[in-house]
Amino acid sequence: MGTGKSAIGRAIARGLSVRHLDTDCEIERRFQMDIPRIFAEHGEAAFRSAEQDVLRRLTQRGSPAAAPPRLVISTGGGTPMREENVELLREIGQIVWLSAPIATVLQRVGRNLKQRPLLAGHQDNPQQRIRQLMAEREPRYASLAELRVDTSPFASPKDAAAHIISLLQQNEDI
Ligand SMILES: Nc1ncnc2c1ncn2[C@@H]1O[C@H](COP(=O)(O)OP(=O)(O)O)[C@@H](O)[C@H]1O
Ligand SMILES: O=C(O)C1=C[C@@H](OP(=O)(O)O)[C@@H](O)[C@H](O)C1
Ligand SMILES: [Mg+2]
Repeated sequence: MGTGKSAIGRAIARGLSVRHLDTDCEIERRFQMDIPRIFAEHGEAAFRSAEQDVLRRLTQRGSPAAAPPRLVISTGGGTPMREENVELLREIGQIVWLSAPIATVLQRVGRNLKQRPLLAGHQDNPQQRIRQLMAEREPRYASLAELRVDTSPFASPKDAAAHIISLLQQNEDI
C-alpha cells in the first residue's frame, strides 16, 4: 500500500512500451464498483477470490506454444498473502518488491485513507496499522521477490521506473 506498485508499474510498462495490468483495476472493472465498495458490499473474501482469479487467468493465457505476452502487472499489497497466489505469481513472471518506509507510505496514502479499506478503520492510528501489516507481510514478500527496490528516494514514479528498468536490463531479466 502506497509503495508505488500501481504508479510505478504503469510507468515501467510505458517505458517498455508494453501493456500494464493492475489487479485492483481489473477487479473494479469486474465488479463495476471501486475497491472500498467491493469490500463494503461483498466483503474482503470475495475481493481476495477475485484477486486470485485474475492471477489464475494470467497463467492460462494463449496456447502453450505461444510466447507469453509482455506485460507489467501491479498487484495489491495483500495479493501474495494468499497461499495459492504464491505459485501463481512465480509462474507469471519476474517479481519485483517495491518497498517504502512507513512515513513515506503514510505521506502517500494519508489523504486517501478511505480508498484503502484495510486502513479505513484505523484513522486514529494508521501508522500502527501500516507497521503491523508490514511486519506480517514482509517475510512473504522477501521469499518471493527477485528484486527489492525502496521507492522513497525517487522524486516521481517515472524516476523509480527508469531505475527499475535499468536494474532489470543489467540483470538481463528483460
Ligand atoms: N517516488 C514515488 N514513487 C511511487 N509513487 C509515488 C512517488 N511519489 C509519489 N507517489 C505517489 O504515491 C501514491 C501511491 O502510489 P500507488 O501507486 O497507488 O501505490 P500502491 O499501488 O503501492 O498502493 C500515488 O499517488 C503516486 O503517484
Ligand atoms: O494491502 C492490501 O491488502 C490491499 C491493498 C490495495 O492495493 P494497493 O497495495 O495497490 O494499495 C488493494 O488491493 C486493497 O485495498 C487491499
Ligand atoms: Mg495499487
